[in-house]
Amino acid sequence: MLRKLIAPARYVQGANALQALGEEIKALKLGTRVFTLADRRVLEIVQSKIEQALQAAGIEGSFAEFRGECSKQEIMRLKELAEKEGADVILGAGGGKALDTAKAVAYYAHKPVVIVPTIASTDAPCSALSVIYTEQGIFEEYLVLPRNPDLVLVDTAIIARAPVRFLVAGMGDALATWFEARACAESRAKNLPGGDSTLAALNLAQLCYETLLEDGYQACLAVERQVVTPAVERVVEANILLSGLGFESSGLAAAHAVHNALTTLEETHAYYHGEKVAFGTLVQLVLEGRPLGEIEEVLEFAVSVGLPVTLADIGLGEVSEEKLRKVAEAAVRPGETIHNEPFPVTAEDVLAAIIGADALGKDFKGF
Ligand SMILES: NC(=O)c1ccc[n+]([C@@H]2O[C@H](COP(=O)([O-])OP(=O)(O)OC[C@H]3O[C@@H](n4cnc5c(N)ncnc54)[C@H](O)[C@@H]3O)[C@@H](O)[C@H]2O)c1
Ligand SMILES: [Zn+2]
Repeated sequence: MLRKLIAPARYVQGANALQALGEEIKALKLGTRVFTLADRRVLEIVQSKIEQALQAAGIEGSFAEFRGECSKQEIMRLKELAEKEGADVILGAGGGKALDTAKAVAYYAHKPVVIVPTIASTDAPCSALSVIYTEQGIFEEYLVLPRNPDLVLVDTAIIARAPVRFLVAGMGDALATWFEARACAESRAKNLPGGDSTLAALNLAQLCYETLLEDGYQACLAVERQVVTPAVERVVEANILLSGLGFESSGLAAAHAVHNALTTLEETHAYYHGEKVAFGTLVQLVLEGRPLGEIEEVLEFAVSVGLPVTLADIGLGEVSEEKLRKVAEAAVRPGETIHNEPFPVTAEDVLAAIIGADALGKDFKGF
């Protein structure tokens, strides 16, 4: 099989990086009329900063409010607005849903896309993928895009002022990356562009995990005080760049399949993507029969930053075995990434691993 690696064309990160937005767009010759989409809360944070940065580079800017769901209707509504404005660059600012919407709008409008994450809550910013939902918020499909974003620009001063729970959720999404990459490498499963992984992607995935262990706790303390330290810079890079390249160019496995299955239970909806992925990671390690020492390292990290390690931590303290069995069945649906594990996986195996992971989490927390 051919080895393949995909990545954004340019990645820029740092405190007040937004000031360099216009220059970076100019350097890449992306265009001169930028259409920004973001929800109301995010517009309040970034609109004037974007206006100033574009103006300084002689680029025109227009803005539209994103209504909160990455649905086909919302994508088409914003695409029409962008075309009416005569935009030649699409910019998305915010969390995973706004960024996925901007990528899809740019794809349908045949324009380049600039991604400005204002929280480091997922590894969505760098990928050539949009996760599409219905207007009601139910998962619909993965829209696989032909190219990664043209520019990902991450202002860590903005990210450090957002609630710390977003950064922690991003660490949950990033926690899975190395373990899923390792499973895919062992089974020679295809990565997202349909190739074998590379030394580069596998090592970035491993570095992602090591960075979380080294800097995660310190980064949380800093972001609770809304400051950017070197640990914050490294964790933001791990959550956004290392995890993004790692998952896309090495592949997903059980952790994300368990996450997807958990979303079928209403009780988990109040928890962020990365929080459910963190518990899915523990389930994957139990499913793979990993040594206790390795699992305890993950538990210790997760508990130190406040990531879920038990079913109760993701709203499922009182869940029946029947419901868990449904989750296990959903996790092994055909096409799910759990089949990238290097051994066949049944619903029975997943159910046992969920119960086993919950028991380890409870034991570790001392109840
Ligand atoms: N495309 C991919 O590769 C990929 C990868 C992982 C996850 N995802 C998708 O990402 C989505 C989840 O993203 P999410 O967890 O970021 O949630 P989200 O995008 O739904 O919500 C983010 C929330 O944070 C708020 N927010 C943003 N910036 C803020 C700031 N600076 N201060 C305060 N609040 C701020 C927004 O207003 C919004 O309410 C899911 O749809 C998931 O499918 C996609
Ligand atoms: Zn994820």
